[in-house]
Amino acid sequence: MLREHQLANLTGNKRLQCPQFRSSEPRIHEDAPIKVFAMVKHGETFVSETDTEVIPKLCKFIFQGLNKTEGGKVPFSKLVMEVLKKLEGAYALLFKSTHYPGEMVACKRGSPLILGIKDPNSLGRGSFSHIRDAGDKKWRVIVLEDNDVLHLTGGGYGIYNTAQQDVEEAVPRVLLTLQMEVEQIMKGGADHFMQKEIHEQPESLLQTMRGRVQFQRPALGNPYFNPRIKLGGLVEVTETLKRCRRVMFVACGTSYHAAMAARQTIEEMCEVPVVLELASDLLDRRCPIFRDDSCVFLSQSGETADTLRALEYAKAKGALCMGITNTVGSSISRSTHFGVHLNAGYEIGVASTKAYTSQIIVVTMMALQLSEDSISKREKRDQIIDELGQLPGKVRRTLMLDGTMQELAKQLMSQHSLMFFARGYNYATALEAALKVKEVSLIHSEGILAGEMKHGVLALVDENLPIVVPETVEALQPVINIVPLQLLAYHLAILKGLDVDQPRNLAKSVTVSEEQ
Ligand SMILES: O=P(O)(O)OC[C@H]1O[C@](O)(CO)[C@@H](O)[C@@H]1O
Repeated sequence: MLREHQLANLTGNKRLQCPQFRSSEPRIHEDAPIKVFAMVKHGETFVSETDTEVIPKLCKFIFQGLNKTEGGKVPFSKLVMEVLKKLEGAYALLFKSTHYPGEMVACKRGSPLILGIKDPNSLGRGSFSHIRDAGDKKWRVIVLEDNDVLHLTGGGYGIYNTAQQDVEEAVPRVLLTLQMEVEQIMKGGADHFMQKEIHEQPESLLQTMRGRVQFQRPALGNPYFNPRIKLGGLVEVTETLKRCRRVMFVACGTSYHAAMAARQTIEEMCEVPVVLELASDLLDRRCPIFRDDSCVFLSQSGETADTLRALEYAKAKGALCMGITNTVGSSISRSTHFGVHLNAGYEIGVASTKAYTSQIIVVTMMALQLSEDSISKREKRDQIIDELGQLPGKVRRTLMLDGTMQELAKQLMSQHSLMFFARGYNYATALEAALKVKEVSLIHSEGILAGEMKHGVLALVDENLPIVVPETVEALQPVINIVPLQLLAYHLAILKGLDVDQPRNLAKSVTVSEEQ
């Protein structure tokens, strides 16, 4: 498995091109209202309010027109290419038609689309001869690039790209092997993915650190310098990162909280200014970014639309862009200049749990690696690294609070509102706990910076308001403190009979964003 990435090189192909500030939904070009009008005039009726419905209608319209001018049935892929000329915005689309039995066409721009191949030897048409096999396992995928049009027919496939000069010439795409085992995507003994993933954290944290942390302190007087932390993806950019004007973390939701939880460690260990940006807000403000900024894009999925768009924005401003994702081959890992994978294993529950704790650990390791040659930070660095070795065991012991949190959930389940107070490193814990409760148990909850309590929030506090206060200590406390609160959110949802793995109105990968 690829641990660190310079994913622009991973595929050997050009980087994903993401035009800035495009809309998230497919839109029809300026001249389209005439076409829509024409379609309505020709008897088409629209039954939904989504602009996506225009696409099949447009397809039919163009199909009839082309067949007339070409005097026969136009190939399915050519038809789709004509439709795509009329679309703008981000999309991933699959086309099926009774006019083309046994065929399917897929295309994408901006949104992710992956072709899964069960047995590559059973296929082989068009571009297949160009595909390089990346391994000898059975789970294989091709990550489609922007403007790709995939045509599946007769048990084979061809990939074309509408941005190419010759759109009829197949384009080469790399066949990647996914390190995915069937048991990894099953629930195992757990009732829900969220439950499984919370309980997996001792192991996922270990996987995140595996091969990257030297847990033993080097012997005193050891003349050889052995770094105790090594994130391969950072090695070549360490000096640039140390000299940057500021480190800017960009993320959404839980990933944003992970950056917040580890921010103080970067500030303390590296003495570099750190700013946190919610991706959507950064874009709304057209936040100033400079060439000597280092921007770190955190995303479990690596596909969150706002984070991706913020990445393209930062790249256009000339900043050095790093990705931290849990998904090898994701859009963010392929589009960043360098990065680190979480290696936390597949996270399927929509509410992120194990990816959160692994994200905190990766950013903490980044701080430790960047401060490697600082003598004044050595003692503190060694203490944190020693503590990293203890962490999986401590999280395992914390998970034994499961029953206690279930009891607490019974007491809290009929509340209308919960507040989580914390400060310092654990402010992120309070925000993340409140987000988990909101996401899965649909109870209003807020994370409050304890230092701000007297400046307004206290007005809401009376003897009936439940308040949860996690213990505060040092750099790795957020990893331990969030665990019982994840359990609390889980049990609240279960007691209320809610779907924890697919909460209302949420998706695991938010690949669309609000219109600007
Ligand atoms: O870390 P990612 O994949 O960018 O996702 C960001 C947020 O989107 C969600 O997946 C859904 O809102 C949250 O669980 C997560 O906090």
